[in-house]
Amino acid sequence: MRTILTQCKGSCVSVCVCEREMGKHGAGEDEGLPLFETKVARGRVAYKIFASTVFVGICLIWLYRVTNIPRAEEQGRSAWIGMFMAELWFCFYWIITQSVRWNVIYRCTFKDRLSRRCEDKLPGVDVFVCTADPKLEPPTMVINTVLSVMSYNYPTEKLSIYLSDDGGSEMTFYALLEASQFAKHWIPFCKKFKVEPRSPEAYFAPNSDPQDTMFAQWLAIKKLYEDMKNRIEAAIEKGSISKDIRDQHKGFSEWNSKVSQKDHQSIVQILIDGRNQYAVDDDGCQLPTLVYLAREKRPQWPHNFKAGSMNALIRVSSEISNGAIILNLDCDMYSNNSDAIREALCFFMDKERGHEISYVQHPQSYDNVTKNDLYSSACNVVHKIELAGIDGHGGALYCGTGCFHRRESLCGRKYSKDYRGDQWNIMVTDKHKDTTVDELEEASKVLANCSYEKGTQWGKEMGLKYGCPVEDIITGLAIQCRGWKPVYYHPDMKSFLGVVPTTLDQALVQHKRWSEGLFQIFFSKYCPFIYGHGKIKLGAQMGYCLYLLWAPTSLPTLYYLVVPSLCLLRGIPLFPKVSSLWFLPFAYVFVARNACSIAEALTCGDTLKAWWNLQRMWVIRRTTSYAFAFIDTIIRQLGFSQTAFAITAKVVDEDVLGRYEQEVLEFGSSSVMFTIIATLALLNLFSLIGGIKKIVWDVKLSAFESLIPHMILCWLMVMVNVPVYQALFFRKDKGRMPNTVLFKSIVIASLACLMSVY
Ligand SMILES: O=c1ccn([C@@H]2O[C@H](COP(=O)(O)OP(=O)(O)O[C@H]3O[C@H](CO)[C@@H](O)[C@H](O)[C@H]3O)[C@@H](O)[C@H]2O)c(=O)[nH]1
Ligand SMILES: [Mn+2]
Repeated sequence: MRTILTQCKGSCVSVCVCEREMGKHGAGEDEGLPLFETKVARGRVAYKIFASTVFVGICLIWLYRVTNIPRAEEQGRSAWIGMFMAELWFCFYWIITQSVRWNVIYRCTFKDRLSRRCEDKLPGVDVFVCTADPKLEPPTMVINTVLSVMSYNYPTEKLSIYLSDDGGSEMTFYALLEASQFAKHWIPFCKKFKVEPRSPEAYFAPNSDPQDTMFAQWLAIKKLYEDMKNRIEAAIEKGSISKDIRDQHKGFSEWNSKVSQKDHQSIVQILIDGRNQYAVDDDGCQLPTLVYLAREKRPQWPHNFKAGSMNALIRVSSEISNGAIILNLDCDMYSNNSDAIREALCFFMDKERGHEISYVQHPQSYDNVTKNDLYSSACNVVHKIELAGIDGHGGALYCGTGCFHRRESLCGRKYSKDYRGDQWNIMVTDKHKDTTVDELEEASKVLANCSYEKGTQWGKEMGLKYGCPVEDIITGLAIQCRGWKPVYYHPDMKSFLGVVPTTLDQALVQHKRWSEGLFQIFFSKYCPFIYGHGKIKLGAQMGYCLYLLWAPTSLPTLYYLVVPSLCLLRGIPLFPKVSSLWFLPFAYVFVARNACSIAEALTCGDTLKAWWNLQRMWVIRRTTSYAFAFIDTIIRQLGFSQTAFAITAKVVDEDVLGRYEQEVLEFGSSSVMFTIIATLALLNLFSLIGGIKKIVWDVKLSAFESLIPHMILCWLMVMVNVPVYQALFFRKDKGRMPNTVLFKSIVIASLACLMSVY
């Protein structure tokens, strides 16, 4: 019996009574009922009709371009051909965006059924938290994530938490040691009062207040937390760990004078041993296992960034707890729902389909997004429509964090028809009954050594793949191509919350890394159309390409933003006259596309202003991050450069944060990206002014009419760029555009304009 696809009117949480429930079983008897359901989104037929009309519009635009191409001796022939190429690309890309809107599905889970049916069979779960730099990712933030997962509503003897510290930092280790102590009070407190969220920092956020019944305990725990935080921050401030603290734990002896971030031996410290019957919390309940890992780093060995650390985690955890399910989190992604493990298990443990499922990906949600989402990082439409749409084709993406994996599929196992995957109870803990913690640590260190992977399939067929800054996407694709079914799960109650970049520069650098990594995949043997051919559905292949092709989309965008403006100055029309019938398809496609995207944004919970901000970010990203990513990928393709991973900072100073909260764009430094942004903004402003001047001076109506579309385009760009002009000319704060950028952009934009006129 397959899980029924129910056409469901309400939102996903409303439990649909499915036919089987009423048929075979009486009330209370739910043995045969599925643990999860899949529902098709509403309104898809109407959408398909709408999309077809847009497609007709696009075809008419092409027809216009082909039939009205200027003759060889006429002016503007090459500009015209360029427009045609850009429009061809946009249409191709638009078709790809349709694939993810064709078959949007939603999933819902029944965790009560799971608890009733499977409580005694629950598998071991290993949670991996990755951190890489104690400066960009403060240890207090990291341990908040750790504490939030330690206090999951899940049997603690089956729960193990691993922190991988690529920064190899004593401070992070110290913070984790403090967390292991604090957990003894925190976990019982959370469970007793059903606290949510279970990251102390988020729970004690400035505007939170406790219920009366728990006030005393609340205050006491809050004080404990703050004392701990102060101790950690004091140690960081001081830059060293005092002898008193060092004496508290043998682990500190690993940090001698030779240890540095890029050069040190493997460090494995089991801070809480879940097998130890004395490792209990204030209520006498067993604590979950807690392990600190800093894999070996040597300058001469490539460490493969996050993928490398994940693979070390997979091996080390297999030695210590070997949970059948792995939850993988970035250090800023705290758990926002203490039942998240149970919800994810509803997929893995479903009788009918659970055995085919490889991973359950949650959307990356954030808790520091501003109201109107200044840098468009919330991606609500992507989360609620696009990713759910790819899932509809069976191709849910693995996004690197907030993802539950089946250990076997992550480690490279192929899916086969007779695989049942229900041996949840086999755990290594039994195997290691008599091993001491020291022995276990020594055995694990070997697995985290640089040389361990030499000559093995790690990074190729096993674990996460190496050689790409978006290791996650490639890895997910490979898992699907091995026959497994992934799931994308987007519950109303967000399971994880992370941190988005709070400056424009960081936001753009992040997008550059992504778009570059994604474009590399397109060029590699993993191109979904080739690698996935015959293994995953065409819709899923196209869905992948929606993201893989971010980078090349920069070229036509740049063209569309520059050439029509310059042609306006020169007086060369590239669009039909507004009075001509040919203008209709242009107008229709433009209006329909934007109306649809506004409607999508609003239904997904964005504000109108957020949509407008997205349009700006869309222009900015495509003309900077994606353009650079495109160039770098081509250079890389020619073999000139190496993969890099620029870690996103999770902290900024007060001043910058203040501006972020007021939704003011942050420039402040002189980067090439800012020069491009400013130049394009000015170019369009100059062209608009030039265009208006033309109309006022030579009142030739016919010429004027055919230039109106250019003026509209320029005007839209000018409107989108209002905050950029403010940053260039009017702002006085530190986040304004630096004068060097102002100067450079004025010179370049003026030169471009002059050259086009003469
Ligand atoms: O050498 C490294 C570099 C990074 N990380 C960790 O990887 C995570 C993601 O790095 P971050 O700088 O926060 O990048 P984001 O752009 O926020 O990451 C997104 O994009 C990455 C791929 O580019 C995915 O791996 C992430 O899961 C996804 O959240 C963080 O926890 C880092 O600590 C490491 O462990 N080792
Ligand atoms: Mn991040």
